Amino acid sequence: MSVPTAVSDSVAITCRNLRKKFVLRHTRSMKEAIVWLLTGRKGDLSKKFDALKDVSLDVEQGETVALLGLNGSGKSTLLKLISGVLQPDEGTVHTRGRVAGLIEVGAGFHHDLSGRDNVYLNGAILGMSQKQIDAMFDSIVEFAEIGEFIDTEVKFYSSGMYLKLAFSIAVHTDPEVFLIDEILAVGDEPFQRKCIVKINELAAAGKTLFVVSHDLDLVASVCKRGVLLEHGQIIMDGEVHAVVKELRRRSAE
Ligand SMILES: Nc1ncnc2c1ncn2[C@@H]1O[C@H](COP(=O)(O)OP(=O)(O)OP(=O)(O)O)[C@@H](O)[C@H]1O
Repeated sequence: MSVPTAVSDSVAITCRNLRKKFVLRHTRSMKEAIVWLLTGRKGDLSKKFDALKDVSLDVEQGETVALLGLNGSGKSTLLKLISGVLQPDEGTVHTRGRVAGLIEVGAGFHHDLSGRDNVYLNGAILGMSQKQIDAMFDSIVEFAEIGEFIDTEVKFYSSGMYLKLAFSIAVHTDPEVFLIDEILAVGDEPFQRKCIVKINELAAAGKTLFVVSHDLDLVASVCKRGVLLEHGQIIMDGEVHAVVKELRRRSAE
């Protein structure tokens, strides 16, 4: 059951009792299917599991949060619920201010359009006017290091080029809340360093950051708070170094 949400002015993200189910197995054996048909199609042929169960979390404006956990613990799912890419089966999510999500490389890009057209499309989706995008266009292209490829259809971009353009658009829209999932991994080292400088600038400017990464040293250097997920539940929430230590202890077991 979801608890009524009382969102204070200083809270950027509020998650209450989130549950997300996915299908574990779509089909059953022929025998099971026949029994299911003969018994009047009762029940569900597919088997479901909870990727997230009863997750509640408040993130204050200006907090920098690392979402940690082993593969499959539910980190990306939680980020997708916060960004609105996915809807929860139960529970509620509230965000305050403009949210920019760098969640899947290339998501939000229209593959048959050029980089230029995608800048305008994504800028508009993130709430910018054409005039605002015009004013920032050169700076977006420069930060992305895309150069003359800006007029190439993005379906011909490498995954690193996608990331560079998506990251550049997102930071230029000046979001209050910035969600970043693992994607920095596809950028080359110089660009990663540039992104980290930018992310630290955003944190220093009081933006809210919510970061998923398996690079524990990197997230511990960027974020102050750590949230540890295991099998879809929050098992620890505290100072990032303590949470990283706990994750490493569990990984070693
Ligand atoms: N669209 C989907 N359909 C079915 N199952 C899914 C879907 N998306 C995620 N899952 C499952 O939900 C669980 C949580 O996945 P999620 O991607 O959130 O984990 P994660 O912690 O981000 O993992 P990783 O560290 O490997 O990226 C996994 O078991 C995954 O297989």
